[in-house]
Amino acid sequence: MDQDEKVPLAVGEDAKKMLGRTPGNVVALRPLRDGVIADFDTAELMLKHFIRRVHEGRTLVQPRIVIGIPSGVTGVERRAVMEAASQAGARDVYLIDEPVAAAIGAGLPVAEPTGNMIIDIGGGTTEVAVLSLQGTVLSESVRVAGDELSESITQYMKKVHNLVIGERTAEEIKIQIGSAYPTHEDDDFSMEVRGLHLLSGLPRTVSIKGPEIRESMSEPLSVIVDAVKRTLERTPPELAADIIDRGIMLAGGGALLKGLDTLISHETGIVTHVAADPLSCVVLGTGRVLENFKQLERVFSGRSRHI
Ligand SMILES: Nc1ncnc2c1ncn2[C@@H]1O[C@H](COP(=O)(O)OP(=O)(O)OP(=O)(O)O)[C@@H](O)[C@H]1O
Repeated sequence: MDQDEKVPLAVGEDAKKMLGRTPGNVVALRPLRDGVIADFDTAELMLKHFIRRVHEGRTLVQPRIVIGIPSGVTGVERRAVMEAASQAGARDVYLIDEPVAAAIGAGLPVAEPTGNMIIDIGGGTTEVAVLSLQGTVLSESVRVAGDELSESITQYMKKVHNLVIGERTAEEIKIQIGSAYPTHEDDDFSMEVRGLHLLSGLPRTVSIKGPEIRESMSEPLSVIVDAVKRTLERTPPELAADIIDRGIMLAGGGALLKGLDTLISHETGIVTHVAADPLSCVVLGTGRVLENFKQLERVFSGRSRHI
């Protein structure tokens, strides 16, 4: 966003590349934090941009919009999302809980009377849900997910290697050599990391190994595992039996962390699968709901109609 004129210079992935790299008159903002709106005006601008992009520049369209939101958000946060979408030009706004959308996107049979467990690990929130008959039977949402894993790496680099690194570098380390469970190849994972040395204040390169990065993420990982265990403990027995048969499904970008499925399998004793395209599950599921609006009408957790 250009600070002086308050116009967006880039949105989405293009803007993400600018995080931590902007000059004084440009500011990179994250309108959504922990799955909810952190900056209302920028969120509205972002939605307007997406609506325009989908409609290839036509400005007078008033689409029906389905928005995925974390299941644990408050009523005020829900209303803020609906309000931002209406202000951005939506005709009707429907909210769907992200775990439900993720499960549909991952191909789980959510309409059937069987228990399905989905764990959606995004940037800010991890959501664990048991679904049956198009609805959420029970769910738990913790505000620990991919971003917190990266943050643990940042803290570790500072504390152990005296190296200050940015958000994007921490994420790169996580993606390239991070893992949740030890594997044979683990020791081979290493990476050269550039940052600012805390003591000299000068740029420095440090070599790091896979196991130390796994160790640095152990705290947030155990928060995620504990949420899964708590949800399983609360699951009614018939549905728990279905989950044992069918396994647990992992979705969201955090599901791509190496060895996370093995860690959850190991901790719960239940086979855990990673969805085919975990980063796109929520959006694919949301799209499928729009395409099958009548059949899947019960999946919505909120709606507002304006015309
Ligand atoms: N290959 C990978 N390995 C580990 N983590 C990854 C990988 N790819 C993406 N991620 C992480 O996934 C997270 C983003 O996931 P996703 O896009 O599903 O979240 P989101 O929908 O933006 O967040 P939220 O659901 O909290 O609103 C980021 O923390 C990112 O670092």
